[in-house]
Amino acid sequence: MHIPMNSYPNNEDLPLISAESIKKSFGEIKVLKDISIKVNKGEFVTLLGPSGCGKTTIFNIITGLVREDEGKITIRGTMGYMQQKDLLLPWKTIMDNVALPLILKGVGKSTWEARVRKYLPVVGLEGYEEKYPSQLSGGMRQRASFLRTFMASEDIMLLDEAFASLDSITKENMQKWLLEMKNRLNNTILLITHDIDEAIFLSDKIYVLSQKPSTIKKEISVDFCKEDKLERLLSPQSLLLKQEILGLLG
Ligand SMILES: Nc1ncnc2c1ncn2[C@@H]1O[C@H](COP(=O)(O)OP(=O)(O)OP(=O)(O)O)[C@@H](O)[C@H]1O
Repeated sequence: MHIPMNSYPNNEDLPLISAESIKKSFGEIKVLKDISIKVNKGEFVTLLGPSGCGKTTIFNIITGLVREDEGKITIRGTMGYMQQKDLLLPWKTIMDNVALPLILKGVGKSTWEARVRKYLPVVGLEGYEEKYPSQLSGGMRQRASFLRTFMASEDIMLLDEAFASLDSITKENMQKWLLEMKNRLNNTILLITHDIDEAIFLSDKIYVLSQKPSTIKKEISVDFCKEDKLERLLSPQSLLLKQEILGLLG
């Protein structure tokens, strides 16, 4: 049962995403055995698991692209979904690419142009509005793609391996940038990754998934260095947590 609710309930304490006991098979292949997750308003939550364990399937179920076999999903708010590839349209300018969700919603040109112009400097792309994706670096394209996802929905962003295709220096810069964006935009993020360091650095909460048919092996609240996540990079607690997660995944 999939219940999207496009307005906030009176009770602000209710999670924006709630998935309870989700099961999913594709033919004979049992992918999700028993998945329950909660994402609260303003949280940065990560789904961490081995390749092929069903992380993207969970996203597809949350967004309604794929139907669960059993379980219950409740969504409070609207969602934007950013996939691993930036999926920018090569024949459209950055302005038109970013504005696409607004254009598709039927928003008038002067309104969407003003909205995109307001946020382009926030993602460091001011002055690039008339450029084409091929004229931008990988990191810049990811930022354009991130902004397009944000234009689709300011409430909840689903990021599927958003930085996996980037080199390690660009990736680290983008991770820091993402934290800054989240603080500025004050939204809610659910991220898929199989990068343990990325999960520890960014998350308020990590769900560690098993191999398929997957279950939640552990829900971990990352409580240290919450106010300044950059400090986490150097914290000995990160190392301990990494060891714990490696043990869970091993
Ligand atoms: N539409 C589909 N039809 C059949 N099988 C599917 C379908 N979608 C996913 N699968 C299978 O479900 C399993 C989980 O796939 P999924 O992409 O959700 O995993 P993942 O954890 O996101 O993987 P990765 O980390 O490699 O991206 C795989 O075995 C995949 O082949």
